[in-house]
Amino acid sequence: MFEKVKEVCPNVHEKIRAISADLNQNDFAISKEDLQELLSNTNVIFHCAATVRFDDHLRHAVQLNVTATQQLLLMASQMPKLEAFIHISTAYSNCNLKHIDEVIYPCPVEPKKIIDSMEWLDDAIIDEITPKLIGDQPNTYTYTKALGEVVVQQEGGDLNIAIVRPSIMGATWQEPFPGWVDNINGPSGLIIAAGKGFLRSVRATPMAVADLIPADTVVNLTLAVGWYTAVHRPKSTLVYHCTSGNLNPCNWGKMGFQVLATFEKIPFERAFRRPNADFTTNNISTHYWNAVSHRAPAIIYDFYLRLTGRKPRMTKLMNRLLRTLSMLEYFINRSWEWSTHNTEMLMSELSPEDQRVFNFDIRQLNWLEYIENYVLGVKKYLLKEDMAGIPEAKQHLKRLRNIHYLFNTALFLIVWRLLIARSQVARNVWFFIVSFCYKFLSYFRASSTLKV
Ligand SMILES: CCCCCCCCCCCCCCCCCCCCCC(=O)SCCNC(=O)CCNC(=O)[C@H](O)C(C)(C)COP(=O)(O)OP(=O)(O)OC[C@H]1O[C@@H](n2cnc3c(N)ncnc32)[C@H](O)[C@@H]1OP(=O)(O)O
Ligand SMILES: NC(=O)C1=CN([C@@H]2O[C@H](COP(=O)(O)OP(=O)(O)OC[C@H]3O[C@@H](n4cnc5c(N)ncnc54)[C@H](OP(=O)(O)O)[C@@H]3O)[C@@H](O)[C@H]2O)C=CC1
Repeated sequence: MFEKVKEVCPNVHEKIRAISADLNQNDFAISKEDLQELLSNTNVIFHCAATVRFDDHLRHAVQLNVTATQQLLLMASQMPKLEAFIHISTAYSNCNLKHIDEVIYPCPVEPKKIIDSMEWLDDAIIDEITPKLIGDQPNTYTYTKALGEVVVQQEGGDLNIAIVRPSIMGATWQEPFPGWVDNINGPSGLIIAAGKGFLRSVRATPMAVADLIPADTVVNLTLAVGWYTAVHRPKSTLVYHCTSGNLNPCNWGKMGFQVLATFEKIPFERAFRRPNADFTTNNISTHYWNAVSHRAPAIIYDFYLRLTGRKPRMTKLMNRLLRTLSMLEYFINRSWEWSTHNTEMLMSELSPEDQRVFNFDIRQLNWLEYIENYVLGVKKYLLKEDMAGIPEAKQHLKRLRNIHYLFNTALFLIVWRLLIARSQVARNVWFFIVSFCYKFLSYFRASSTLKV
């Protein structure tokens, strides 16, 4: 990851100092010396830390995404050299709307009231009121990110602030090299599940926009926003959408197809089944395929593990995958329109050289190439698989295909045998097929004898 920067700047490590901080603690538990240094020397703050879990308890999500932002703003207000405060939010902070502008939308309940209530309400009551509080937001993550933006607006005081809203962050596009990824958020986890053969069907709308944005594009845009905010000091807080949908759209259907096509060339090692996933579009087919393609194979495999004296684990893993799918469904069955006027304005403000170095022009991205590199990156950097293992992985998939055919044939014969034993209609069909085949063969033999 850092090879390239080390080449360009060999003493890069001297320019960076990591300090310990915990957003759950007062003053973030930063040591006195570090705090002093931060207060007196900070020029730009990029506030990225957050909880990104969709299922986080509201109390924890409020603490990390709202209260901590409020405290950081307070700390920032004591920094005399601060030029810019860049807050990283998400393009989905207002996902209850269909068209989203580069503005901060008000929240139904004031963030201050939510922060206060978290101090005295107990967990059980918070659990009970969470669905009512989050309203038409899908989870505590997007809800608290929306509250965080309002806090930035209300408590920013005289600070020079900007908000960056990325959509679904994916592997890198160009820098430091294509396909780098280090967490299983967003599509990465599902790419692993599909490549290993666990994931067979996803409830998604193939034509819905897959608003992915490469991680390096987000970094470049964020740095450019830091520069613009510090140097041009806009009069109001500007919001920048870092999205792909309106400039270079790709849909889930195209993405899924390309992911599966890449597995043909670059399979993952030790797959459970051959990668072969599809989209379902309604409840009935989703339940059907979940039962047939997810739960049933897991139960059969666990039965096999038990028989061979090993600990069953597949059903647990499958339940986890289905839970993850249910949480992501909201985002893969809808499309949003994000306006990108500020982002486009920023691009035009950069010099041609800066546009090249801090490239965030998503129109130049080739999706098919990007997705192929993404899958490759997942294999290399997340699964830590060696490319030398590809021939063996392909052999393994061939073996799985043969087992699949064998299993299906055996299943068919068993079902058929049972049917014949119990039903007159099945017997009649069976005799009809057998006599038809017999007649066909006799005719074939007779005509070849005549020729001789
Ligand atoms: C034709 C079909 C083709 C098919 C092809 C298929 C591909 C194409 C289809 C693509 C569709 C894409 C849809 C994307 C939509 C995204 C929308 C985002 C929108 C918002 C974007 C944002 O604004 S931004 C926030 C992003 N926020 C997340 O996206 C977090 C979500 N997610 C969670 O909220 C939790 O994930 C949730 C779910 C609670 C489960 O939670 P969970 O507890 O069940 O599982 P976890 O994920 O926590 O972890 C599980 C185990 O993985 C271990 N692990 C973690 N990282 C690891 C690492 N780097 N290396 C090794 N291992 C790692 C961990 O250590 C656990 O292992 P262990 O149990 O042994 O400890
Ligand atoms: N991933 C995505 O698709 C998108 C992400 N975003 C936003 O980008 C930002 C980064 O997200 P992403 O990189 O995906 O998520 P990660 O979970 O990888 O990063 C979150 C960061 O927050 C830090 N953090 C979490 N809890 C604490 C804590 N209690 N105290 C101090 N630091 C903490 C983590 O530190 P450590 O590494 O030490 O744990 C980590 O560096 C977030 O603000 C998120 O909302 C926005 C849109 C899309």
